[in-house]
Amino acid sequence: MLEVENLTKFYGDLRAVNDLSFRIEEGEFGTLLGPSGCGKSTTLRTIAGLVDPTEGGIYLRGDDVTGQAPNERNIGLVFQDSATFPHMTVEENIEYGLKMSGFDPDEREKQITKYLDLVQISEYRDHRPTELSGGQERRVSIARALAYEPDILLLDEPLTGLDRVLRQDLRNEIKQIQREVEVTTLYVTHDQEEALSMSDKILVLNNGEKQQEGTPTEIYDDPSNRFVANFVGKSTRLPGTVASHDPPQIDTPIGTVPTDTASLDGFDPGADVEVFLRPEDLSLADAGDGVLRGSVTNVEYLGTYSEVLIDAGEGIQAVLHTSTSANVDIGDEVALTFDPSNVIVLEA
Ligand SMILES: Nc1ncnc2c1ncn2[C@@H]1O[C@H](COP(=O)(O)OP(=O)(O)OP(=O)(O)O)[C@@H](O)[C@H]1O
Repeated sequence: MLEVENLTKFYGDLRAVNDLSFRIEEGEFGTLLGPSGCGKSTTLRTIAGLVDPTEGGIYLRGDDVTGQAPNERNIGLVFQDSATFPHMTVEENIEYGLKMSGFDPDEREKQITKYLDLVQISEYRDHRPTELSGGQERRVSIARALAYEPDILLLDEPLTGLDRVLRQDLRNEIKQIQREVEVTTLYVTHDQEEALSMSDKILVLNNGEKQQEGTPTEIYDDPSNRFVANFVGKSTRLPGTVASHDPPQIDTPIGTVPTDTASLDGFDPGADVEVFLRPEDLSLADAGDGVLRGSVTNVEYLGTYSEVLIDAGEGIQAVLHTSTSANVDIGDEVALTFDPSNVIVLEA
């Protein structure tokens, strides 16, 4: 289990992390998600002991490790450019860490075989990292980090620089490996797809501060503020004013939008809000039934679905995900409808 308590880090006058607290349970896969510069790496490096916190504490399995050197913390680290030693074979790369951690030769052999097998690179055991593909080299880094059975695995953008298909394959594999080994994991990424697909828990950060903490579904379906709603997933965004609670509806520049009572909780009539509609919650409607209307400006075929952009007027762009068989072309006038219970309403 990892606990980060009231962590603050200043670099000179710059506050990179501000009073951040969170907890990753034993065996849980947690992710720090946020844009470049939001303090993700600083947080991870503080946990690893590579950066001293200005304030706050780090606890691993209940022990206060805040003042400990990196090698005193039982941590497995994988960085985006995780350097394997080029003059050593794959086996020697993994053995090095095991030796440093005091494993005897028999145990080392056992661990090397087990973890090379787990990351599926046993056949490259005697190769040097320079003879491996980018993906294989990442696997070596992961095997090396896991082989001495750390209390926590820390991964900082480990898939950076790999092509899209390989990234997708590896993110599934990392998740599978993590589940199998049941190692407590903290993963750092700016990629929302990675975060949503891999994590048990996501912490969204911005400007060094926690914006929301929750399961992928909570973060996506129930974002707690506009930053999270914008950063995670695509949406049609409408500025608006709460028109009434009964019936629950919001006035927007392109018409009145129906919602449900729960989404207006905490907002008085007249309150300024922003409405978010997820692309998969919108559907094409007959002209008379549409709540939103506009002309199609782009249709992007994405294999299993198409992403359609619609100019809804007043500077509003609607985003719709629809079946690839839907008959929609650039220039078409379309009408859109949605289930009012799917409308996300956030403070403006
Ligand atoms: N060693 C350092 N000295 C001074 N400023 C730093 C240092 N490391 C990071 N920063 C600054 O602290 C802020 C947070 O950086 P950090 O690397 O933690 O963010 P990040 O979310 O991991 O970003 P990225 O995804 O780009 O790595 C940034 O403004 C960065 O410029």
